[in-house]
Amino acid sequence: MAEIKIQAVSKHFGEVKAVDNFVATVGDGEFVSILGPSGCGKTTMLRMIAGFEKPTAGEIYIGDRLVSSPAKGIFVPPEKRSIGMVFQSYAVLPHMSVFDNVGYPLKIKGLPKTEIAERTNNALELVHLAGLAQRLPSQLSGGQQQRVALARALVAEPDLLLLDEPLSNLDAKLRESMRFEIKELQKKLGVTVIYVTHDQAEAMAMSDRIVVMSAGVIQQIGNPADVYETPANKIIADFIGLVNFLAAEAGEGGIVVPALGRTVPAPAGLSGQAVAAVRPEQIALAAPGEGIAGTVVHKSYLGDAVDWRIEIGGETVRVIAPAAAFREHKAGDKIGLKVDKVMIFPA
Ligand SMILES: Nc1ncnc2c1ncn2[C@@H]1O[C@H](COP(=O)(O)OP(=O)(O)OP(=O)(O)O)[C@@H](O)[C@H]1O
Repeated sequence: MAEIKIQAVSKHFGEVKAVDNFVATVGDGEFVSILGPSGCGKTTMLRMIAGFEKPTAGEIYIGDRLVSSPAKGIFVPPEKRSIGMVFQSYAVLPHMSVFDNVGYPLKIKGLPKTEIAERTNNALELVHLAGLAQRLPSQLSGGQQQRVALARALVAEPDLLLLDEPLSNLDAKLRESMRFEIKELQKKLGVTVIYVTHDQAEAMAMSDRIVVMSAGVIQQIGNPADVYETPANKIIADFIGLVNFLAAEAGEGGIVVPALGRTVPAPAGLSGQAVAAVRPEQIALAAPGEGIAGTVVHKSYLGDAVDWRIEIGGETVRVIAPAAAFREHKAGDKIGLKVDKVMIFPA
């Protein structure tokens, strides 16, 4: 197990600043996700931790060991970093059995056959594949192949497990159950995990903390509730979860949000144009005449809930409410809205 320290790491490809001044510490046994949209630099950061990419600047420590430092001329190659890795593509060797795939890292290390067999069997037990040891990868489902990759990453008992979108080739149901399995496995083994994803639900469900990136730069580091409930800026509020943005302006005693008919205290340090943000679940439906006056624009039945678009003061907001609420209401009908928490950001 190991603590990972990433100190002011940058990676520039010519003009492209793929990662810029990344600073983070991942605690021993912690599960940290790097979350951000496509092209934000998360894979590049992971590849630098793994040793597949050399930083342009900065230092990376795995435990007490400095593994990358261009300034000091230090670079430890991937195979000497005690890391297990799983990628989006299963990357299992097609001509080898499940057993041989999983035992491969130990064979390369030249361990005795009996030890390889014991540790491989243990790793297969861990990922619930003990019964399929003699199959070829082509005889496995996608989820099972990804479990083979996971067992192979864990078999050498690495200090650190790096996962890059490992679930994105799986269907939605399997993805959800694998999230849970990976998390359970991590808790059981106590291994430090850095997990790259663009899927905010995945990051929220699994992580102790999330590093949110955009355009090569860290936007916020916090636990899932922090980044969801108190996003540091508009980019994060928009990227994590659903949000309604509403026009706002500085006025008497705070920030005026005309559509809500409400003035909200201005956050410290805000100067210039502002925008208000409200999560759909922070809005409740009410009878016409109660709360803010709205008109139904559209509603989509989702089974367990209804996704509403409601016009208030010239702006349309999205509201997700229990399916039973205002069941008979349709487009054009008047409705009331009660808005709970309002966030304010620089525009
Ligand atoms: N070898 C390279 N040469 C030049 N530019 C690169 C190279 N690798 C990555 N980039 C650029 O660096 C930026 C970050 O890429 P990276 O793959 O880290 O993003 P990402 O967040 O992982 O995206 P995705 O989720 O799509 O994989 C992108 O603009 C990409 O085009």
